[in-house]
Amino acid sequence: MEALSRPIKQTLVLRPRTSHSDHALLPLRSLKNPKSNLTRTLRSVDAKARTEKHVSTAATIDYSDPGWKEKYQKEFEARFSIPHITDVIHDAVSYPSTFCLKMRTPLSPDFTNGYPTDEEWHGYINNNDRVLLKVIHFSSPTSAGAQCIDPACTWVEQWVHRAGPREKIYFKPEEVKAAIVTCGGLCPGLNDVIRQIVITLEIYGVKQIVGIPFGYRGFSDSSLAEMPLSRTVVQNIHLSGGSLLGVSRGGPTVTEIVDSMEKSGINMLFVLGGNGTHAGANAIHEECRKRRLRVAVVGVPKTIDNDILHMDKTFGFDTAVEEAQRAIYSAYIEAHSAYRGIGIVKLMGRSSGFIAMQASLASGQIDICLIPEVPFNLHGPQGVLSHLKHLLETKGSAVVCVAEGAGQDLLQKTNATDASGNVILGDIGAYIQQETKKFFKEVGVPADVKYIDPTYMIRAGRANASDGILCTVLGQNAVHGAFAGYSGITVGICNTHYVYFPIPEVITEPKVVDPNSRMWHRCLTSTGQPDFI
Ligand SMILES: Nc1ncnc2c1ncn2[C@@H]1O[C@H](COP(=O)(O)OP(=O)(O)O)[C@@H](O)[C@H]1O
Ligand SMILES: O=P(O)(O)OC[C@H]1O[C@](O)(COP(=O)(O)O)[C@@H](O)[C@@H]1O
Ligand SMILES: [Mg+2]
Repeated sequence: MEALSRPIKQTLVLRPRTSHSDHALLPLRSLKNPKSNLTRTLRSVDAKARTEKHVSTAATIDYSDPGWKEKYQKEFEARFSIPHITDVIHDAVSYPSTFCLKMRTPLSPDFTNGYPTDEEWHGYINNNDRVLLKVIHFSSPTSAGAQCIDPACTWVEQWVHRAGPREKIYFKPEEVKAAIVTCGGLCPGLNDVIRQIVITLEIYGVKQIVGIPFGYRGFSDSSLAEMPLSRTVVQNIHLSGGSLLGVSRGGPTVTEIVDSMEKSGINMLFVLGGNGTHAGANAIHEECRKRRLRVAVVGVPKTIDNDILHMDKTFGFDTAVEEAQRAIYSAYIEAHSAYRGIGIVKLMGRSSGFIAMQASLASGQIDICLIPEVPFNLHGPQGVLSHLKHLLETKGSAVVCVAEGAGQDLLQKTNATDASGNVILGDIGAYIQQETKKFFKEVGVPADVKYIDPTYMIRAGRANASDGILCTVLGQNAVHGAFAGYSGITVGICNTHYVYFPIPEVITEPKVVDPNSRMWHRCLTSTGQPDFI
C-alpha cells in the first residue's frame, strides 16, 4: 500500500490508453501500439521543447521519413485521448442525456417513465470535436517563445478533446452518488467550483451529492462525516473565500480511498486540487479500473500559481494578480514615502513566476521582478543589491517583487517537506530583506527596508468576477465529462476554449515562465531591470 504523500515523479505511471470507439478523431486514430518507443521519445522531446523552446530531434525522429509528421500526430492523438469507462467495462450502456436546457422543468425523481425528450437539440458536443493545443505557427526556432517539433519548426497540428455536454450519458442520475473533495492549499474560487458542480449535478437529476471533508483525509478519518450538498446548501458559498469542505495535505493511501468510495457507494468523484491532488486522482482512477468499478474520476485544476501544463490559466490566478496589486501598492507607498525606501513583496509561485511577473506588469510600480525561472545574483557588481543602490541614488526609492521559489540556490537547503511531500522553501523575501539591510549598513548609506508577504491574505480571498466565470465553466464541464463516461480526466481552458485532458499529460512537470517569451520580455521592459548575472 502506497502512501499519498510522495513526490509526483515516483508515482506517475504514464500508461497507454485505449480509445473508446466513438470518441477518436477519425484521421488520427490511436496507434495499435501506443506504448511504442516513438511515444516515449516524442514525449521527452515535447517536454524538452517546453523548456528549451526548440529542439533538435534528428536523433529520435527520422525526418527523411515522409510520414514522420503523421506518425507524430497519431502518437499525439493517442497520448491525449481521454479514458472512458467503456475502455474497461465493455458492456457499459449509454442513455439519452438528461441535461437538456429545453427541459428546465423539474425532472421526475426516478425517471421510471424514461429520459426526457428525443427532440433534436443542438446544444451537445460531438465526441469528435477538437480544439487546437497550439495556435501559433512559428516559422523559425528563433522566434520568441517558439516550440518546435522538428528543426525547421514545421507546422504540426495537435488536437485535444473539446469539453461539454454529450448527447449520450453513461450514468443514470438516480444511480449516481457524487462526491467532491478539495485538496492542497487554499485558492480563490474553490467554493465557486463546488457550487457549480452541485448545481449541474442537480440539473442532470442527481439526488445524492456529498462533500468529503478536509481533502483526501476525509476518506479515512472516521470522525469526519460526509457533508450532504444541494443547491440550497451551496447557493451563496461563492461569496466567501476558502473551501466549504476544508482542505488538507497528505492523507490516506489510494487503496484506502477507493475502499472508502466503494463502501460509501460513490461512483462520481470530483477532485479539486493541484498537481499533487491530480496525481492522487489519477491513481484513484487507475485503482477503480483495476477493480473494474463503474466510477468516473474528474479533476478540476486548482493552482493559484498557474503552473499546470497546456492551460491558458487556472482559476484563482487572476484574483491573485489583482489582490497582489494592493500589496505592491502598499510597498510602493511605504518605499516612496520613506527616506531612501525599499519595499519588498513576496508573492506565491513555488516553481513558476507567473503571479510575480503578471502582478509586476499590472502594477507598473516594480523596479525588480525576480522569478524561479531566471537565476540572479544578489551580491557583486551585477547583483540585485548594487542595482538597488543605483535606484536609490537615481529614483530615491525602489520596489522589488519576488516569487517564493526564486533564488532558492542562495538559501540554505533544509530538505524539509510538508505532509504532501512538497519541499518547504526557504523564505527568499525575508532573506533579501536581511541582505539588503546588511548591504546598505556595510556600504554606509541609509536605506529603509520594508517587507510584505501577503500570501495567506491573497489565498483566502474570494474569486473575482473573471475567475468566478472560469470556475463556473470548469465546474459545469467537470460534471459533463463524468456523465459522458470519461474518467481520469481534468478540465481546462486552452486557447479560450474548454477542453478535457488525460490527467498524466498536465502534471508531468510544472508549467513555467519561458524567459524567452514575449511576456517576460514585456515585464523586463516595464521594470527596466538589468540581468543580475
Ligand atoms: N504523487 C502523488 N500521488 C498521490 N497523491 C498525491 C501525490 N502528491 C500529493 N498527493 C496528495 O494530494 C493532496 C494534495 O497535494 P499537495 O501537493 O499538498 O497540493 P496540490 O494538489 O495543490 O499540489 C495531498 O493529500 C497529497 O497527499
Ligand atoms: O502553508 P501551506 O498550506 O503549506 O501553503 C503554502 C503554499 O501553498 C501555495 O499557495 C501553493 O499551494 P498548492 O500546493 O496547493 O498549489 C504555495 O504558493 C505556498 O508555498
Ligand atoms: Mg502542488
